Amino acid sequence: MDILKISNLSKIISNKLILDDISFSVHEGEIFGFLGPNGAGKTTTIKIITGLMKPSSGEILINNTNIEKEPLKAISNIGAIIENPSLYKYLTGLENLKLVAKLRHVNINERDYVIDEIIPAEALNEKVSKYSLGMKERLSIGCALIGNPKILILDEPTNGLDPEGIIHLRKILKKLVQEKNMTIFISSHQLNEIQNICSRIAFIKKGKIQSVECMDEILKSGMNLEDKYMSIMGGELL
Ligand SMILES: Nc1ncnc2c1ncn2[C@@H]1O[C@H](COP(=O)(O)OP(=O)(O)OP(=O)(O)O)[C@@H](O)[C@H]1O
Repeated sequence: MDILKISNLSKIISNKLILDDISFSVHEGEIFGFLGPNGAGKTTTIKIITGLMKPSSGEILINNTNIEKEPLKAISNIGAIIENPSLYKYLTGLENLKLVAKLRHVNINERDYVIDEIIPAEALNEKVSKYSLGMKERLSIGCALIGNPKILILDEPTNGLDPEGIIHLRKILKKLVQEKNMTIFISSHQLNEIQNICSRIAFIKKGKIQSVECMDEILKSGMNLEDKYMSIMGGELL
């Protein structure tokens, strides 16, 4: 089933065509990569999918709900972290989670975050100002998951993370997919990260989708993601 369906999406900002007739679908329960160089249009696409920006034309269906016709219903399926995680530094991790839960009118069970290894128990009661970048990312994921969204959208989640942070993030994301049938949409310009975690990948360049590929098929053809990227993007570096 397509949990996210983007059809003929275009966006013009200040007379400039930023997204040019984009179409692709994300299947339920997959980790989908969105790969492209700086300025390709990844964040703009994500802002439109999450309702932060309106499209100039095109249609977006989230869990079969049209985002323009029923925005609240459509967006309730999404948990997202866009650009930098926005957290209250002088509150604890748990206080941040509780605040988001209150805003979304849901109850949370703080143990769930510990059990799912998203946030260690000892960090829950520590102030966010003391958190490492990796721990802030984990808390942001915890906040994004409040209300049990069907899709988790992450914009460049590994930016600035150390290797330990990257490994832990990868483990959490795989667990969410395997155990909770979550769908994850992850934008990145880090080939390794995408190759290690994603089952399908859309390649975007200058606001246009160049291709959507299965990671298995790429590997079966004897290529790695870097080879495929160079062949699709015409050697444009990330
Ligand atoms: N509000 C805006 N006004 C003018 N131009 C914009 C605006 N937002 C984005 N752009 C332009 O749209 C293009 C796509 O930007 P976008 O941030 O979506 O790319 P990206 O693929 O996410 O890049 P990065 O990896 O650097 O974040 C860029 O050329 C950017 O300068």
